[in-house]
Amino acid sequence: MSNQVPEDGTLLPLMEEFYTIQGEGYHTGKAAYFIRLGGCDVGCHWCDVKESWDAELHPLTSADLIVENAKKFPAKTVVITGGEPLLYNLDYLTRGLKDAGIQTFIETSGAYPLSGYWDWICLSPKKFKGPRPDVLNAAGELKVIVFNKSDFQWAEEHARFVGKNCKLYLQPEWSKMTEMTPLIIEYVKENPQWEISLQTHKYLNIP
Ligand SMILES: C[S@@+](CC[C@H](N)C(=O)[O-])C[C@H]1O[C@@H](n2cnc3c(N)ncnc32)[C@H](O)[C@@H]1O
Ligand SMILES: Nc1nc2[nH]cc(C(=O)O)c2c(=O)[nH]1
Ligand code: SF4
Ligand SMILES: [Mg+2]
Repeated sequence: MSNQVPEDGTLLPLMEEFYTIQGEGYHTGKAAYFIRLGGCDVGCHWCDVKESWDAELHPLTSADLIVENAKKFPAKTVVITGGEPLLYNLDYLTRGLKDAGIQTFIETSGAYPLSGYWDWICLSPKKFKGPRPDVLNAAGELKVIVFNKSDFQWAEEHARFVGKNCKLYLQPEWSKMTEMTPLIIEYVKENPQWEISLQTHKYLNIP
């Protein structure tokens, strides 16, 4: 954790906030307010938001203000992402959002302990810093990024540790789309407990 970030979660390093359509996973297609927190040390070489990694570049922002901003939008749903949002104690922010009648969704690698009150947890585990058991247990969806063929086996190894009702997704790594998508299609046809997730916002040219 960046040393200036208070442990109580009342101030958080905010990279950006934007109102858009959830592009990936189970809630694809739904309007939501995105809150992107800075800071991540997982180090995915293909990460599509490397500008988020250095928490020091993102101003410490009042969680109360983030809640006030989220209240202005018609969709009463937020997606908290990053960076790696579980670097921080998210109890205070998510309590405030829920008290305001807003549903709380998170995008996480699961590399840090679970905090916060969640309506939906999207766990996208990474080889570079594996997921913790508390997050595997609580995940509503497991969304594995497929960068090469070995990721199918890796996905199965993690699917063993999620709950029975957890949704299973395979999402092509963006730069490997052409190569990996046909393999994902064949894999899902043979293993229909898995579904395909695409980063639809990148096709729609929206944030
Ligand atoms: C940028 S991450 C931030 C949240 C958290 N650190 C995580 O990795 O889940 C948001 C989502 O984008 C996915 N993602 C990042 N880079 C990607 C890429 N190049 N291709 C496909 N998905 C990507 C991640 O796996 C994750 O599901
Ligand atoms: N539209 C849209 N949907 C998303 N779902 C997860 C995202 C993320 O970066 O966490 C994301 C994003 O950056 N944009
Ligand atoms: S864990 Fe998420 S934010 Fe961190 S490097 Fe990987 S994809 Fe990027
Ligand atoms: Mg994104």
